[in-house]
Amino acid sequence: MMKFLASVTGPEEAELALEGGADVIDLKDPRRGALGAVSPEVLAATIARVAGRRPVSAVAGDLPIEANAVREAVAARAAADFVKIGLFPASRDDRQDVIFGLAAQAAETPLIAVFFADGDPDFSLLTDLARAGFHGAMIDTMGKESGGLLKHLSVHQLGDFVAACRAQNLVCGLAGSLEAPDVPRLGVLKPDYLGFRRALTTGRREEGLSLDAVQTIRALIDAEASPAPARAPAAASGARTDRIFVRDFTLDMQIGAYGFERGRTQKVRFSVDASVAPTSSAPSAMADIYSYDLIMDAVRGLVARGHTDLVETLAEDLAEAVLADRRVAAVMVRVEKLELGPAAVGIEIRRP
Ligand SMILES: O=C[C@H](O)COP(=O)(O)O
Repeated sequence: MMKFLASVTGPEEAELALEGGADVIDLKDPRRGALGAVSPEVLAATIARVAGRRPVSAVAGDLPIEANAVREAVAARAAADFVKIGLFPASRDDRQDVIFGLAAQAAETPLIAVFFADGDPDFSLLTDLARAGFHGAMIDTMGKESGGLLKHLSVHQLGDFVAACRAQNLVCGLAGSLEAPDVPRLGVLKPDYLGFRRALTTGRREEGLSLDAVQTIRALIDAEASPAPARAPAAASGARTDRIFVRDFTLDMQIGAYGFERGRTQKVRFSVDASVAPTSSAPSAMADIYSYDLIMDAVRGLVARGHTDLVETLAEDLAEAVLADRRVAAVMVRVEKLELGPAAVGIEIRRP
């Protein structure tokens, strides 16, 4: 079940995060950078305050990729349930030195390696992390003003990261200026946890935690975790449904059964109309709705998988992806190739 990691600055914020329902209390000083560390004293005071109610993680700091420095910072925070270390931009060799230099400590203290989506992430290091005995890996962002995680990596790429972590038996987390609408989009990937700071504050990430904001994220994560309801009845049965649509979403992609269509891309236009049973009569928050972002992510995921011969295959796969969400009762999918002579050629299907 996907968990909620809340980054806090000390005991008072930890208490607020607990009240709001966070699953992991993650200690961090946002004024000191993406992985700014709190002092061992603040760590001890927070562990005492949390008193075992939830695991407490601590970041090692925005450190140079240098094994001794990172080892020392980890040793000073060994009282935490997890210690997060950053794989900041550096050569592959230097990053491996740090990873294998922590192997002895990894046997004592569960370690989480943090890749940065905007900091030359090298996911081939996941195998090294597993060999060195790391507990898990997560992705975050370094430049907090340069957009959130999904600005740097697509849902499809993040899905590959989650799958690669699973293959190495590493716990995996996603973070990076995440906002409420990101939760359902990333929830589809079923990471072990999502991490937040800025979305939990009253404004910038350096500002204080807001209980309301923590509870909003809690509700969204709960909505992802709650067991899928039986599929909503199709519109034809007379039940009330809303239509969530994506119209004329045009992407370049590799498609076509002819030889001349291979090794190149052409424009394909997608339109999707999903009949959705409303979960609330007065929707006012992300947790109340089915987002059109999920449809667009499904389209992007199909485009990213490479060459597809037939529009029929694309349409079926897209319908299946949209219907995978049990809130969707029925779906219409139209796929049109735009560069084959007439304005458009393609297919329209309705499922079920
Ligand atoms: O570990 C999670 C981070 O603290 C995320 O912080 P952010 O949401 O401000 O990027």
